[in-house]
Amino acid sequence: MPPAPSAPSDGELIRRTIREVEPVADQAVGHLYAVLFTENPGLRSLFPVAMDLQRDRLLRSLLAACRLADDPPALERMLAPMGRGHRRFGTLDAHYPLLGRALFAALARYAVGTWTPQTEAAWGRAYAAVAGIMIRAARESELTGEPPWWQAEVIGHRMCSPDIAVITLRPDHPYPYRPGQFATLETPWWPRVWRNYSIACAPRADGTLELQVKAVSGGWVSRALVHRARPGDVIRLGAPEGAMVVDPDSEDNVLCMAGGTGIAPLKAIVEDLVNRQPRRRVELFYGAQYADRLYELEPLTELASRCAWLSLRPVVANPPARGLQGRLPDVVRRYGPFPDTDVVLSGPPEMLRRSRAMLLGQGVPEERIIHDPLEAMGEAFSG
Ligand SMILES: NC(=O)C1=CN([C@@H]2O[C@H](COP(=O)(O)OP(=O)(O)OC[C@H]3O[C@@H](n4cnc5c(N)ncnc54)[C@H](O)[C@@H]3O)[C@@H](O)[C@H]2O)C=CC1
Repeated sequence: MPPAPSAPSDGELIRRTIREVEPVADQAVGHLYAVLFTENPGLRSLFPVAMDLQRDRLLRSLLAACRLADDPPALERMLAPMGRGHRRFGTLDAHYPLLGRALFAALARYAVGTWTPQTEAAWGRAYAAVAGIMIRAARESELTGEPPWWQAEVIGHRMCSPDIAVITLRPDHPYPYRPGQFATLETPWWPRVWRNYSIACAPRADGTLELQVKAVSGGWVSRALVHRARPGDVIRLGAPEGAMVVDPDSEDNVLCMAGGTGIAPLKAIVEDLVNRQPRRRVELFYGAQYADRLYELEPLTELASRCAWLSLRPVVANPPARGLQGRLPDVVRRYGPFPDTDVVLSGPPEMLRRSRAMLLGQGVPEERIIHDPLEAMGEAFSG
């Protein structure tokens, strides 16, 4: 007798629901919020006035988390920082069951083809794991005395191109980040609208932070930061997030690929390495569409002239080029292969995707390539 087919795992059941709900995600998330706010009107004030982007993000994060139901360590890595970061929203433990009920109502309505009692039970276990990790991480952060958010005063604002500003902030408490991480940020002009910005400097003795912000069209927060923020303004920061950090004790080579304002976290990483005097070679490819957009070229060139272990290669996509010409992944490919090398990627999502594919094709092991999650990109990093 052929063996009885084994029951699908929780992860498989959940992925089936996700496949069904993804094409109608807009309606599903609309229903989720309708249920949430109808049953709990008091929760509406925790969300931005304009919900367009928020709607998309919440469902995307929930689906991404539940998709990892079969991989508890990955779930923990993804959610613990989010749980800690959610303290800035005023999220309480009691909110999780309310959101869970609204999520299940939306899935039951928009995933009718796969929403069986077994599937619902699998989602129940996954959601309990998600909520459990986030609640625990928030409690642990609270126990360490970490504030739920930081107030940070703008103490410097400098335009370095018509649409890019370098902004210096002074947080009211020490801000405990690692080079390569990003800050979540809310401006006074768009309450409860949070965006991610990579921190563009290694930790400084005076505790100040640097951000590099490009005003993108339709980007409420980025446009306010570039064209409206002035010294004296106060913004809020959530806990630092992101796992794009290099092992400070490794002696392996590092390849850094930065596209446009993606130079920000790589500048922080390189500055930190300068402070540590590494016994490793660092190659930094710094790309932009046009030569005059390489706004960090001068200070980085000066740094490279002082550090024999650092080589800097500017790459410009359109002529006239200063240095190498072409798109970053195409140019860097010519320098491969990259044995025993850790790779850090930062820039537009399409650059990250293509660079990843190029590096994997060159035999760089997947676990050596780090970048911020693509889901955290786009609007979240530039809007
Ligand atoms: N942690 C991170 O990964 C960070 C990411 N960013 C993101 O970086 C981007 C920066 O935007 P801009 O300054 O306007 O950069 P950009 O669009 O001018 O591109 C800069 C570089 O990326 C390469 N590139 C662009 N599109 C490409 C494609 N389709 N294929 C291959 N290479 C491509 C270009 O050759 C150029 O070297 C934003 O999307 C922002 O969200 C910004 C800061 C941090």
